[in-house]
Amino acid sequence: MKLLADENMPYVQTLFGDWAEVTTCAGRDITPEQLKGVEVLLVRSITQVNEALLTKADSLRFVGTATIGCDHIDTELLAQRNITFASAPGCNKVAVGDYVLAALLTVAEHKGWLLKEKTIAVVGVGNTGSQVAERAHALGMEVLLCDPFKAQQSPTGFVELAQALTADIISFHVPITRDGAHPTWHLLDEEVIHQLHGDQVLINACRGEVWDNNALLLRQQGANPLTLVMDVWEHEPEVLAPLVKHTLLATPHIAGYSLEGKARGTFALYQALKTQYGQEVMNSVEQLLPTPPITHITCAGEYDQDLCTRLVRLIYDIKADDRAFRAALGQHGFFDQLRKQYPQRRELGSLAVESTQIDVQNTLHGLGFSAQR
Ligand SMILES: NC(=O)C1=CN([C@@H]2O[C@H](COP(=O)(O)OP(=O)(O)OC[C@H]3O[C@@H](n4cnc5c(N)ncnc54)[C@H](O)[C@@H]3O)[C@@H](O)[C@H]2O)C=CC1
Ligand SMILES: O=C(O)C(=O)[C@H](O)COP(=O)(O)O
Repeated sequence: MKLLADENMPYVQTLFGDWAEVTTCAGRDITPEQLKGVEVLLVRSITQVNEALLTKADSLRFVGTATIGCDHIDTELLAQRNITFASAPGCNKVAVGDYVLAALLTVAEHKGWLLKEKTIAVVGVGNTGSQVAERAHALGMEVLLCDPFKAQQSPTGFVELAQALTADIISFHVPITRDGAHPTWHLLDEEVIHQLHGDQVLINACRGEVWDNNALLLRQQGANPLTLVMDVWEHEPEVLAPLVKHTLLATPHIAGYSLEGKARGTFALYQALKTQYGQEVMNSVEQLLPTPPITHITCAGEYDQDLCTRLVRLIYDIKADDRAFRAALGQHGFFDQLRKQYPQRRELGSLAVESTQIDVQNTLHGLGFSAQR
């Protein structure tokens, strides 16, 4: 069986190599010719799987994306052609939670904020947004949840977008949609951007097109710029370069790039595909992962935001990602290059943190660290 996979998908050889003829290539460069005779196509978010790509894909039986977002896949077309489709919901939600936590702590350091005195609005309360909300609660923040679809099912506990937009920090975790009752394309449009006040912080770790980047640049060039954390950009891999110097943190769509998150993505497709072919599956992704560089730490003393910042940076230094982005900005192909060469990043849960004080221990677990190893 011929299997073609994105080269940035870890563990493909390990999981599929014994029963498929595996070829890998750059996800943005896959051509219709390459799909001739291919039965299984495994992609990440940068491959547009559409009519144009599938013109010569006569043998294709299975398409999988090792990502949460599916906006790059024409799922109707796959259904029409009887091609099984699988994605990896939630695979990198913990990594996105880690990313936003690291961003919050860096924003707080920059602004001299105590996060427990601040309000955060989470827009989109699914897999990734819930991770962010949990961590924000653990930090002692007031958390506003905005999700009109979830609010329909359970009307209490959610706020309207207008109220969410009053929070000190607003973090976006929605899929990109252009239709329906609550489309997210340019959810943050020129009008909304101009209503915000200069002390507010915006975080985008979902899809670039949720924010109107040109309108945002205009706002940032004015008198009261916002504090911006941008992992995703309109028209990736292009970036509106002048906007970068108006961001506090800028990264190349790597919020979900923990080793665990990527491995879970490939593993979800392995399970779906093996099940389709009636084969036995390994049931845990853990056995694929190497031992993390630091596995255990004991904390003395009280909990404070500074302790939290130091512990998070031990595992994930978001400022290093930001520095690499700014250093490479403008070089040809820099965005994809940074993603391809992304260093191995572990999740906070790979570190067991112990404290003799139960409240410290509980807070750190709420932030995503493990208890015992
Ligand atoms: N930067 C990165 O590396 C990553 C980005 N993503 C992106 O983040 C998106 C969200 O991921 P998940 O949380 O796992 O998806 P999910 O499907 O679990 O949750 C999305 C939530 O957004 C809500 N929603 C939809 N439209 C909304 C609107 N107009 N206003 C408020 N809420 C709305 C939905 O009801 C749902 O609860 C993905 O679709 C993907 O595009 C996901 C993983 C990593
Ligand atoms: O899971 C998603 O959705 C994402 O946005 C991915 O984490 C992005 O990774 P790539 O698919 O672009 O490598």
